[in-house]
Amino acid sequence: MAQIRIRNTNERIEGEDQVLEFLTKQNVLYEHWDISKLPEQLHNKFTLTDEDKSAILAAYDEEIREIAGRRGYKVWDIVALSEATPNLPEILKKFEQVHTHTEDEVRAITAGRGIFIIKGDEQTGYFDVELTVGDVISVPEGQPHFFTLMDNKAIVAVRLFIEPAGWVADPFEDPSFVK
Ligand SMILES: CSCCC(=O)/C(O)=C/O
Ligand SMILES: [Fe+2]
Ligand code: NI
Repeated sequence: MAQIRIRNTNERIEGEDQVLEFLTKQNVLYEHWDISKLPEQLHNKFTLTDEDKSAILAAYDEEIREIAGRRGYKVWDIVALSEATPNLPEILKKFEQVHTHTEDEVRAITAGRGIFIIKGDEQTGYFDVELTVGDVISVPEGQPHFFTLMDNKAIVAVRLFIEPAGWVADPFEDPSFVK
C-alpha cells in the first residue's frame, strides 16, 4: 500500500483511506490490483524474459482491459528496472528530471518499489508517493513529476498508454522546485 510524504512539511500520510483521499484531492488516480494473481516465481523477479512479461500481462489481463476500457488506454507493456538493468544510471537520470507527459502516466506495480514525486496544488507542493506491489497510480497528463527507485533499487510495473509511441517526457523547468 502506498505511503505519502509531503516534501515541504515532511508530513507522512499512511493508511488506505487517508492515502486515497489525499491522492484523489491531487487528481492522482490510486487503485489496487491483487498481487496474489501473479505467479509466485515472478514475485521478486526483476530480470524478465519475454515469457515472464507475457505471464505478468496475462495474469492481469482482466484488470488491464478494465482500466484501459474505462480510461481509453490503447497499448500496454512491462517496465523492469534493477541493478542488472544495462545503463540504469542513465535511465534513472532521465526519470529523475521533473517532466510532464501529454497523456496519463499509468503504472501498476507488480514487483519491488518506487517513488513518484508529484507536484501537488499550490498549498501542498511536491509530494512523494512511495509505491509497493499491487499499487496502481495514474499521474494526469501535464502534471509535473519525476520518478526514482527506493533502497531496494528494483521495480516491475505494467505501463498503459494511449499513444502507441509510449513514453514521451517533456522536461518541466520549475524554479520553485529544489531537489
Ligand atoms: C516504473 S515506471 C518508470 C518511470 C516512468 O516511466 C516515468 O515516466 C516516470 O515519470
Ligand atoms: Fe513520467
Ligand atoms: Ni509473494
